[in-house]
Amino acid sequence: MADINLTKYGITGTTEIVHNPSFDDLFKAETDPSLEGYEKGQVSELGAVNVMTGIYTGRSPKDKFIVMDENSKDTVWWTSDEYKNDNHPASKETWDVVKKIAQEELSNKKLYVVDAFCGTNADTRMAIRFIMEVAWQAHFVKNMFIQPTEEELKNFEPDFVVYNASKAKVENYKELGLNSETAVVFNITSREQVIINTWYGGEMKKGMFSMMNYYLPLKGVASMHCSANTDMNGENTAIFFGLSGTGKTTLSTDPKRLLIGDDEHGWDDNGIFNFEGGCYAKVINLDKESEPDIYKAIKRNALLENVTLDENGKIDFDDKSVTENTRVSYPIDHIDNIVRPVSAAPAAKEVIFLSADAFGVLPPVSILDPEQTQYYFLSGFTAKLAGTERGITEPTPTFSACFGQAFLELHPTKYAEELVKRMKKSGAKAYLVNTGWNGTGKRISIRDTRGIIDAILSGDILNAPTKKIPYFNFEVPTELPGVDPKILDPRDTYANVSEWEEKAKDLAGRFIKNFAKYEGNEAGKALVSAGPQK
Ligand SMILES: Nc1ncnc2c1ncn2[C@@H]1O[C@H](COP(=O)(O)OP(=O)(O)O)[C@@H](O)[C@H]1O
Ligand SMILES: C=C(OP(=O)(O)O)C(=O)O
Ligand SMILES: [Mn+2]
Repeated sequence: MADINLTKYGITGTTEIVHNPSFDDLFKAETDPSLEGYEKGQVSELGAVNVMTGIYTGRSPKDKFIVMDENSKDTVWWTSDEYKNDNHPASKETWDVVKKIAQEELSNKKLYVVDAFCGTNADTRMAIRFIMEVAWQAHFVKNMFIQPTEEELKNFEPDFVVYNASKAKVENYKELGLNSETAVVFNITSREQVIINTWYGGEMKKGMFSMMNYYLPLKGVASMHCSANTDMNGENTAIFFGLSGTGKTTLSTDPKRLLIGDDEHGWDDNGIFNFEGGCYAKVINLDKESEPDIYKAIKRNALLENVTLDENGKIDFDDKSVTENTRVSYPIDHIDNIVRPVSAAPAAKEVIFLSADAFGVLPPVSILDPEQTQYYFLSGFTAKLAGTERGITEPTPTFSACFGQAFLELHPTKYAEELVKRMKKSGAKAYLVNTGWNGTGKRISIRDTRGIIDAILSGDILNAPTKKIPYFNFEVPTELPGVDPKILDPRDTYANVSEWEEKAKDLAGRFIKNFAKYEGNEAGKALVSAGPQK
């Protein structure tokens, strides 16, 4: 491998560079008995190493900043009083300071450098160089991003650089206009990200997703927070949008289908393509029977995060004492049924919006018309589940535009436009699937949800008898093969229909209130009638 010189990144005195290490090198490095603190990994009974990430066991959206400069000023969807989001502006001066903190942290050390791609296709992918001092962080990005071939590594020219200085802190954050000692800062112009004082692996993967969400729609390519799979012939592609914990990974990992990817995809003229080379599954309460493929993927080279192990490496997947956001990352080829050689397939025919409704109002599946599709995509109603974001400790209802507001760098309507354009062209149909709660007070079972997904993908749902649900005007099937018919109308899951009515009216009101922010133009106003009516 060509030698690299890190002085051009302002990193000096480097004692050793471990450049693009193998999985075996990483295994040795992260289990080195001399390691201390959060650098230290422990081998589990399944062969995968587990690491702990310290205080930050989820993303920290309040600490996310983007440099506001000539280039980003008028393109980025900045947070505002009218519409708060996670794109907080940082000045160029602040950028210089945080970058210097990272450079100093990373100087005079042994470092890991991993070169990888984000995006399957040569015309839209980003070549990223990750620089870090912690071995397991190198392992994480090797799992999650697309590994270049030997040939591609020889000529690798990064177009984005990530400085992970998780051990550093921003002491003078107040005077810099930052939120805390922790900072995740992007510079869209110089194409760099700096990470300070958080060890959560997800900041690196979701950070690069945010950047794809900036660059791709500007090139006319849809950039989507969704999982994707296709049938065994690679013809009938489906995408599953959803905020964290709503089931993208669980439901796209389907032994009857080929997995394209579990979280981040683009949609261009050739179809659906993955941004990533691996998956990042939640493992809280992981059950071998309902999620067999994910369970099987947890083996050597997979990396567990914040999972409880005893001294012999025995895993307790039910333990939430560290966080509910326990995770495993693994290279996509840990799943048997995947699209090969690259994670791509033709345009989607089914578009599924996964919403984990904590109120228990939404039907487990609704067939959406084109206007409802746009309305519910922009609304992005779901619950934030415990753990993925700092400060969220129980399911919290939220409207997360495009089912991924935390990662949108442009205005939500831009993503809706791109999606609608692509769906029209492929003739795709959309469905809203509630993977959350109903009147029983329990979460809808994975078994029932899988039955619903099967009926969508086989087309059976379009032949099922249907009825309309009041307030929302949702068309829902009254029977589907393999699904408990008593759950299909959410009203039947309540002891008393009036309980549902009351909650439904309340939720309809929340939708109406939330949508007001899109009513500033004709296109937005025209969608209001597709939404709930009180
Ligand atoms: N009906 C359901 N559908 C999907 N997942 C469910 C359901 N009920 C419970 N779960 C659990 O919810 C979590 C979904 O997480 P995951 O698939 O990783 O979501 P995402 O990929 O969207 O972040 C898993 O822990 C899964 O076991
Ligand atoms: C990794 C994350 O989400 P997801 O569960 O959607 O993969 C995240 O939001 O940090
Ligand atoms: Mn996921």
